[in-house]
Amino acid sequence: MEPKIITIAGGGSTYTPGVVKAILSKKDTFPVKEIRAYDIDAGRQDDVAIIVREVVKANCPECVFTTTTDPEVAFRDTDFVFAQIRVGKYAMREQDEKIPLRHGAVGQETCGCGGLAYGMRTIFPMVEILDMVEKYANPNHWILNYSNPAAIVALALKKLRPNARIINICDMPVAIMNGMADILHCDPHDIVPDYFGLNHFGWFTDIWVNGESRFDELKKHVLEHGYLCDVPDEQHWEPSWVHTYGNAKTIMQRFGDYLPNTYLQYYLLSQDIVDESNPDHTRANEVMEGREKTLFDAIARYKETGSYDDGMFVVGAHGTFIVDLAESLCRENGGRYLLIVKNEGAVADLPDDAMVEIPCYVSPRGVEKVSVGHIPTFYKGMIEQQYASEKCLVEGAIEGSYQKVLMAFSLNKTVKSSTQAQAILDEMIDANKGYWPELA
Ligand SMILES: NC(=O)c1ccc[n+]([C@@H]2O[C@H](COP(=O)([O-])OP(=O)(O)OC[C@H]3O[C@@H](n4cnc5c(N)ncnc54)[C@H](O)[C@@H]3O)[C@@H](O)[C@H]2O)c1
Ligand SMILES: O=P(O)(O)OC[C@H]1O[C@H](O[C@H]2[C@H](O)[C@@H](O)[C@@H](O)O[C@@H]2CO)[C@H](O)[C@@H](O)[C@@H]1O
Ligand SMILES: [Mn+2]
Repeated sequence: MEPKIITIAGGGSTYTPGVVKAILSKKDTFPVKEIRAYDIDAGRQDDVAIIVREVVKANCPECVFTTTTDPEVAFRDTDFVFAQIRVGKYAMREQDEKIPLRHGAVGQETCGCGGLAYGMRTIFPMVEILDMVEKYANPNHWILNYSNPAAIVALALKKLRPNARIINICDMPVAIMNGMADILHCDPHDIVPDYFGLNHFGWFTDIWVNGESRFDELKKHVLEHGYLCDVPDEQHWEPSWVHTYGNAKTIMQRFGDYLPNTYLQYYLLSQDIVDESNPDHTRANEVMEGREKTLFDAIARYKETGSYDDGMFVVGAHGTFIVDLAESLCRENGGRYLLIVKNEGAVADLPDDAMVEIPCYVSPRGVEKVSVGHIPTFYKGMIEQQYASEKCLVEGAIEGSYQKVLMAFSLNKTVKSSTQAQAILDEMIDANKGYWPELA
């Protein structure tokens, strides 16, 4: 295979060292000659690059690594763009989480009003990136997008740039499947899922291992323990993740047909989530005090001592998944993945233009969807409500319509009434000055 050029958009992300390590650890089957980091915050990116350079030196010194804030330098002739931007960074994530909570609604990065607010910030910066990539990159490039809220970003980009060579992805199902492999004592690569939904809003309908359904065993485990299991998990040991993994048990006890994505807790257990949340200290604070601090403390230590500790970041499902997918786009029989794609009949009961998360086969020809067929009324109803909320938001952002955005907030299952929706929206508009399109 021709060695590739990969550009990481959001080079200053806390995930960049792990993603770079994941890229280079596949160098024998997926050779990469150059990695470029692109960010609008040069200071943050340059700091993270200190660690990235050590990762490159340790894993593939012949690979060229550069940082830039210039889109032409970043995207010129690139083969892959791995996008992981966080518009407004953790300061704005904190607002997304805390403002709804102050009004008694779920406060979360990608779900409920917080996710809608984050979507309003991210749509147009992502359009800019798509346009710059289209202008400069190898015409056969692929953009693999992690930037959240992936459901809203995917919907908006499909509407605004329908021909863009972008695949929107999420690592949550992969992380859940890694946990399933621990529960079943099998290799994660042998897990084959059946799944449908929107991003952060879906269900596993079967799990196959070497041609055999292991779904009943898994359902029994989740009914007793949620997704918790006694094999240590390097990524989900923090109390909030343990709680989230445990909540799958309650959801299964009530709706036992399918195994839920962990994010369904925000819609099906909304009031419990609100009651258990601390509006003064949310997940954004945990991440700033945890993943971000650990990385930036390591950077500060490196500046003082010149030595670096590989344990200060994680590769995990996040790094592995995006690189596996990129490699699959370059190989026949690349693999089967859960991806966020335009429905177009794959889930029979949902609109053609919904961006659904379903199994897909990936190869140099791109993405081929698996047909899911009909889905039961309860799941269809939930998805339709969430899709309507996200669609109103996208239309509101594009049209600059206050009313459409208010409809999006009011339709969301995490919100009790349009009075609550309006109070949250008005505070969000103030907090997001300079980030959101103007609404009238
Ligand atoms: N889809 C998934 O399953 C998944 C999983 C993990 C993380 N994520 C997403 O990845 C992103 C990064 O997360 P993080 O916690 O590392 O955030 P982070 O704040 O550490 O890094 C994000 C970087 O993006 C940069 N950025 C912001 N706007 C930009 C723009 N217009 N162009 C280029 N760079 C820009 C910021 O300056 C920052 O350096 C977030 O959107 C997060 O939600 C998604
Ligand atoms: O609260 P965070 O920032 O730690 O994580 C939010 C993301 O959670 C899911 O992804 C990963 C996460 O990136 C990783 O650090 C780890 O904790 O495992 C999670 C599940 O694999 C989610 O898919 C993302 O969309 C969120 O941004
Ligand atoms: Mn995700």
